[in-house]
Amino acid sequence: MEKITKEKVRAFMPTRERDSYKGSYGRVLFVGGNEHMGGAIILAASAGVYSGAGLVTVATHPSNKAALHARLPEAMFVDMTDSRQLKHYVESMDMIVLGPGLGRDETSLAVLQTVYETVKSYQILLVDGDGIYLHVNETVPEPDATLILTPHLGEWRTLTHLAPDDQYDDVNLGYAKQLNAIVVLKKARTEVYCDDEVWENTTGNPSMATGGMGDTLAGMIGGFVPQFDTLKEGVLSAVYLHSYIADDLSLTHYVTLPTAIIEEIPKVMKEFSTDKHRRWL
Ligand SMILES: NC(=O)C1=CN([C@@H]2O[C@H](COP(=O)(O)OP(=O)(O)OC[C@H]3O[C@@H](n4cnc5c(N)ncnc54)[C@H](OP(=O)(O)O)[C@@H]3O)[C@@H](O)[C@H]2O)[C@@H](O)CC1
Ligand SMILES: Nc1ncnc2c1ncn2[C@@H]1O[C@H](COP(=O)(O)OP(=O)(O)O)[C@@H](O)[C@H]1O
Ligand SMILES: [Mg+2]
Repeated sequence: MEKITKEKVRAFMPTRERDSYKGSYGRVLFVGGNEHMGGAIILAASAGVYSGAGLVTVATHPSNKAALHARLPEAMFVDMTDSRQLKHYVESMDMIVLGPGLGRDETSLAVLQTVYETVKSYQILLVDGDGIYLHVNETVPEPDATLILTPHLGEWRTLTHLAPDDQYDDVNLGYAKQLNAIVVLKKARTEVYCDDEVWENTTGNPSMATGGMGDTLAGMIGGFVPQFDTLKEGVLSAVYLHSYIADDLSLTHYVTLPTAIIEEIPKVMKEFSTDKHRRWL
């Protein structure tokens, strides 16, 4: 099992070119947030923007539009229940993050099916939260995109029917391949199953055990992957820094709020970047 370490993330962190623009850093669509759980997709999209994604659009229930723009004016809005509009936006994206706060009813399923039917092989699709529930429990088409799944232990059990004691690395890796997905298995020491490799995080603490923490990780992965040299380096770095920030906050905070972690992302990415003293003359 490889360890995700500070040195490795330092080496993964990209250095921005002076002649770059927002299109250089990814077009990302966040899809989720029914009328009861708009917070989940706002957290995910906020984490994506604060991670440096070039252009972020949020496809969510219209009731969340005002809250989204109040919290995150950098993001654009589209009505996720308008399948024609949703399809149009999915087609223009580098990466789609689907599932935080999506819900599990027929409207949620229709949204997931539209995304699954539309994504192409050159795109990356991350499925989290209720998206995982629907992926397992409903009849859905096989999405053509590169698939990343980010289950917590309960969702992993739903995906694999594996009891916690049977979740050995090699068994988990076998299921990841069966699912044709990169798997981020969220736990006290999160594991990443990718390219026939198993990686274990070296950061994280129980102050993170609060709602919205996984939505935030999904957003960081969505923001990192289009910027990093490889998909794997983006996923590993997001997993590491999400918990690295929480570790730092937990020195003075009993619980680390997802919104507090999001605020720290740009500063910590700079700390891990080699261009931290460069002056853009
Ligand atoms: N602000 C918002 O809008 C928020 C919105 N959210 C959205 O809510 C949606 C549902 O996601 P969810 O994980 O909250 O509930 P769910 O998938 O029904 O759990 C399924 C089962 O798994 C179990 N289980 C969970 N963790 C486990 C663990 N580590 N280890 C072991 N078991 C574990 C758990 O067990 P139990 O708690 O019953 O012991 C339960 O039985 C999703 O779309 C998400 O984005 C949330 O992000 C919160 C903030
Ligand atoms: N005790 C813990 N130690 C380290 N990380 C934790 C701990 N408890 C929860 N986490 C992290 O918090 C996140 C929880 O994800 P998830 O359950 O999907 O949250 P939500 O769906 O509420 O946003 C994961 O990234 C997990 O690794
Ligand atoms: Mg979750």
